[in-house]
Amino acid sequence: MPFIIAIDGPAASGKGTIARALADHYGFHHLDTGLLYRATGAKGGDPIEAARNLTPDDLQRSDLRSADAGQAASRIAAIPEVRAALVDFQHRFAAQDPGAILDGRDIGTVICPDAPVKLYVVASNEVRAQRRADELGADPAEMLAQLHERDRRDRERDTAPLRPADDALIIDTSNISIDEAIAAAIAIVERARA
Ligand SMILES: Nc1ncnc2c1ncn2[C@@H]1O[C@H](COP(=O)(O)OP(=O)(O)OP(=O)(O)O)[C@@H](O)[C@H]1O
Ligand SMILES: Nc1ccn([C@@H]2O[C@H](COP(=O)(O)O)[C@@H](O)[C@H]2O)c(=O)n1
Repeated sequence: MPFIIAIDGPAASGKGTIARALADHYGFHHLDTGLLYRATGAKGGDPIEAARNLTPDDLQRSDLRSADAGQAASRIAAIPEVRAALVDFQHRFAAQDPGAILDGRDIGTVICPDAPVKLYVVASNEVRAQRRADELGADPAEMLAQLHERDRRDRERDTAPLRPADDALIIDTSNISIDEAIAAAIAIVERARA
């Protein structure tokens, strides 16, 4: 039975960084589920059809990490049929041995509610905006406004809103280094595997 680690949290909180490091550490498969929504939004046309016809090639587009792609993703992610079309892919990914790590917004609450490890990664709005500005070479104030808008949409939608699962453990990365955040996550996984 594969060991599943579910990681959720708002944009630029550091969940992908932790997920990739855990995947390296444990030799597990890793899926950044945000890419599914970014690729669906980037395809254009009817988002429901785009989600139903998503291919591995769509996930390779070079423009998916842009701020615009993030905004478009959060709009189409509120459509229940889009989310439903992406569920099977995520379940099949999570079923891989020896284990899988999925990061996103609804992994611990909807996609893998029985995962033995659920992390919810947060950081202050200002820290997240600065990180995204550094990453994209953009204005921190503009990034802050975009993060606010995206968080609001993700938290307030009716289907699979962003929230911690009741049994998720919180990691606040606002004032800790990447290495410290990874060490905190590994300590949690070790306790769960013991
Ligand atoms: N603890 C930390 N300290 C400093 N910088 C960090 C920390 N964690 C992550 N970062 C940096 O912040 C940026 C965003 O991190 P990351 O991509 O992991 O966030 P995310 O939550 O996966 O975002 P998204 O949901 O938008 O994909 C990256 O440039 C990363 O290197
Ligand atoms: N499980 C998920 C993952 C992502 N989303 C939506 O996609 C947007 C982009 O995600 P990133 O992680 O790449 O920033 C995000 O704002 C969500 O709207 C989702 O709904 N569920």
